Amino acid sequence: MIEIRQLTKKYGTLTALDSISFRVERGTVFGFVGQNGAGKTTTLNILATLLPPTSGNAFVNGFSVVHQPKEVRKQIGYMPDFFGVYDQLKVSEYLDFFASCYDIPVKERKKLIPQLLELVNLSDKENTYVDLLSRGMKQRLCLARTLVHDPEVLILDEPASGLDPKARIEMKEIIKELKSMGKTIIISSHILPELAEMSDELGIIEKGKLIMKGSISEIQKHMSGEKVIEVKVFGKLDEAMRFFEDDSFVTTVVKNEGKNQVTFRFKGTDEQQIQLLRNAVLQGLPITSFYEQDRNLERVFIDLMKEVEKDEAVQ
Ligand SMILES: Nc1ncnc2c1ncn2[C@@H]1O[C@H](COP(=O)(O)OP(=O)(O)OP(=O)(O)O)[C@@H](O)[C@H]1O
Repeated sequence: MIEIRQLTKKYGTLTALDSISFRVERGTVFGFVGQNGAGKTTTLNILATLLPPTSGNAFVNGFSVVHQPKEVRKQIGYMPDFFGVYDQLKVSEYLDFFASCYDIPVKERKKLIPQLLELVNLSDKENTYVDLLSRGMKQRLCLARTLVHDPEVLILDEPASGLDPKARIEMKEIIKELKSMGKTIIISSHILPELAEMSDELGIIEKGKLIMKGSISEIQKHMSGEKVIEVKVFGKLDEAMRFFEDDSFVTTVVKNEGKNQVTFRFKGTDEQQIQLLRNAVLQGLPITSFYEQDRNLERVFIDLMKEVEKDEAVQ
């Protein structure tokens, strides 16, 4: 479990983190989203005990990063947003080196390393020099390195950055597997939809402030007071259009003749939505489908940033 309490970090006159607080419950994947320079790496570095906070505190499984950094380090696996240079080391030697840093006995390492390589799909690369791996492979190796001491909490800083779509999918699959192993994971990215797919909960940081936290659907709901609903009808398109236009919770009705579809915005509750569909059917409209569009998450994120900017302009 991770708990961040009123964490503030100043670099000279710049406030990189401004009293942020949040919790990540045991066994959950927490996506930490923000634009470049928002304060993600600063937060994760403090959690990883690599950087002292200016004020506030953070706890990993109850241990304070300020007062018990050694204990914290035993609990965490940290994957930084850059991969160091390791000339002249083969993949298995690289993992062996890190395992030795954690005092894992040689005999155990011999069992552990093939297991880790299998987990990150690098079994066939054990004798390859690290520098010859592709970027995606290096990222996966770096992830394997964070797991050598079997930490319960993983801190992953942009693990999918710079990867092509296939390598991103591979990374996502590994993270899913780590979650199924019961790990608590905090993972950062500046790409909201990508994180949304793997996270149970999201925290959005902007200019050092946590501006929102919640499940993906909570964030979407907060952002849009209205839903977009698409209805397909088997003929009677104009009648359908008039019917929906007459509903007081419906706005902006658009018809698409080619698709036999009517699309509109709906401001009502779930119950009112059920009633609307019931009435449409009772009216005799030949409805073949009635569904709520998924709100594009990238759009949600951009709208959220605009809201923050508007608030700042008012202040
Ligand atoms: N060592 C440092 N000295 C001075 N300023 C710093 C330092 N490290 C970070 N900053 C500043 O603090 C702010 C937050 O940076 P941080 O690296 O935490 O953001 P980030 O969200 O991780 O961004 P990115 O996605 O680009 O990695 C930025 O304005 C950055 O320029």
